[in-house]
Amino acid sequence: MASVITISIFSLIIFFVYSQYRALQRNITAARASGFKYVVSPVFFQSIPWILLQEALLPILKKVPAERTESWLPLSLFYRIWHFGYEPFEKAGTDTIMIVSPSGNALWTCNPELIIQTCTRYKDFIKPIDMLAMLNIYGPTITASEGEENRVYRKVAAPSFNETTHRTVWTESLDQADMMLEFWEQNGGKVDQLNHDSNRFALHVLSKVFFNREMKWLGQEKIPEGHELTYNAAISSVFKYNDTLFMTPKPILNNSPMESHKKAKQSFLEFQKYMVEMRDETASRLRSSKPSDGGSLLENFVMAGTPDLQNDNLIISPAAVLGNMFIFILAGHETSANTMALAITLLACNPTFQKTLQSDIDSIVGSRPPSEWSYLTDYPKLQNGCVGALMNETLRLYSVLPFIPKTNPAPQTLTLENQTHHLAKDTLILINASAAHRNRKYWPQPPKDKTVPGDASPYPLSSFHPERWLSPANGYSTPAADHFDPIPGSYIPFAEGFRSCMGSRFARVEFCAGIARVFQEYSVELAGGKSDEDFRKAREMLSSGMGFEMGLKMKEAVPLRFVKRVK
Ligand code: HEM
Repeated sequence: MASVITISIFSLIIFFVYSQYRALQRNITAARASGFKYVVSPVFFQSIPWILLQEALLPILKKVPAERTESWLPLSLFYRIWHFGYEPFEKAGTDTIMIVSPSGNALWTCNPELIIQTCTRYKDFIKPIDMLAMLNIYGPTITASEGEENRVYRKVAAPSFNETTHRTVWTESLDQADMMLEFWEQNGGKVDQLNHDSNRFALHVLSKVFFNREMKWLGQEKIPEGHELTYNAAISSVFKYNDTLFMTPKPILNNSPMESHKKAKQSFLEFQKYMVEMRDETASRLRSSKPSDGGSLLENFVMAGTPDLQNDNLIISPAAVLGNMFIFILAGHETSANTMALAITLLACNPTFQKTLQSDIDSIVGSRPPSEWSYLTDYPKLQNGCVGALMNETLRLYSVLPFIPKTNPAPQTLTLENQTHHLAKDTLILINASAAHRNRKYWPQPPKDKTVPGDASPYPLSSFHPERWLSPANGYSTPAADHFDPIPGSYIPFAEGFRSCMGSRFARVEFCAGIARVFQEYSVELAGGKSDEDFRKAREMLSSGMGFEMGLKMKEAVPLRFVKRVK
């Protein structure tokens, strides 16, 4: 009996090894046929066991001689793509490289020509939606859908991103910035967790703009009848526990005795109740009155998902109303919040640019109160000035989504420098935004001996140069060589083409209003002090201390102090 078991196990192992070997040979043949440079790797970027185990295995892998791992490991570490920046491409001597493994081929690129082709040929290159299905916790979503279904969601949402909406983003961001400043004042200007506050700021703006819900920073919100949490608490905690909600199968979450699971389940159900109430109230209002100008996001999704309110061209399932309400808040808050927190922390580390930014804000809005600021005239000036330059440079250095995945359901060709490359079907294409934003052909990097203390790969602090975005055409007297207009595909913070970000203008308006209001009144500095050691620590937290979850963020916030400006 024992020998039968041994033989069976042995045969299974032989079969597994043989099938892996055959798969690897097939994948090597496909990589060769593509004409791209390729390297062989034991692991596949997208493999779930590898994603789960890689951080634990890393100390062991670091002991293996570098020449055995350096060609494939940096582009196989899910959580560290941003940290390696352009380095793996520089070492490989090419901007496009295929990583071949038995489980599949991953084509990594930071080449602008290929980025544009893979983002604009929407029928040829699609999102690998299996990877994203976990986001559909409340129902189908724009993010985890493809083809006709995705186009319908985009058509439903697009009219809501109009100038009326952006004007509301402007006024609400100014109001929320004022409330945030008042909140900070209560603590003498000391802010230990800027990312928590920027998250709150962004959630509040979205709630007003999408759901017409006013959110306050101070004072007690009452728990409405039939609820266990306030709206504020429900929305905040559903995002606090979103990883648990995405990863844990429903039956486990429903029956688990673990405290974190219970809290995640409670916030999931509470936010669902609030969304259902908002959906139903909106549907009954729309039965007797017309939607607002262009329709708010909520109105447009409710009309498309409610049988008696639908128009023939735009029909979605009732579940997709809730799914999309949730995903728009998810897509629109952490991205904006992390960008704002990083930009402010960069200003604390760069006092000279902070002063330039403040003078620029003064020259645009002077000492006018925010009620007199104009979306039509002030916003474009802020966007074309130092505030817009700060956002562009922050997004260049900290691509919130460091890689953008695509795949090709059928064999495809790609053209690079007039050469045709053949891509086998189902190749995983990974657009490396972090590397594209540091591609030395378009973005000169400082030599390593010129980097500032504490800064580590990919050297965001040493390469921080927001002035590059200021144009003489907008009245800025930066040397002509400094002004930069990136070539298409080399700067992709909001992606490109058909699946690009729907909220890029929303995010820009929100950032300009929020930053301008804060720095009209306050300066920011490191709470620890101004010694070389304080700056070194902060730079370390902004480089090696960065982490990646749903997006790029600081693992630990740099403690800051906001000090009232003396003008
Ligand atoms: C600084 C802030 C933001 C950044 C850096 C950003 C970046 C991006 C990127 C890179 C994508 C493409 C993702 C991919 O293809 O995998 C994306 C998609 C998306 N973004 Fe944003 N985003 C920001 C703010 C917003 C805001 C404020 C909203 C909504 C109000 C929003 C709504 C969306 C939606 C709905 C999609 C999915 C589109 C689709 O899949 O068809 N984003 N964003």
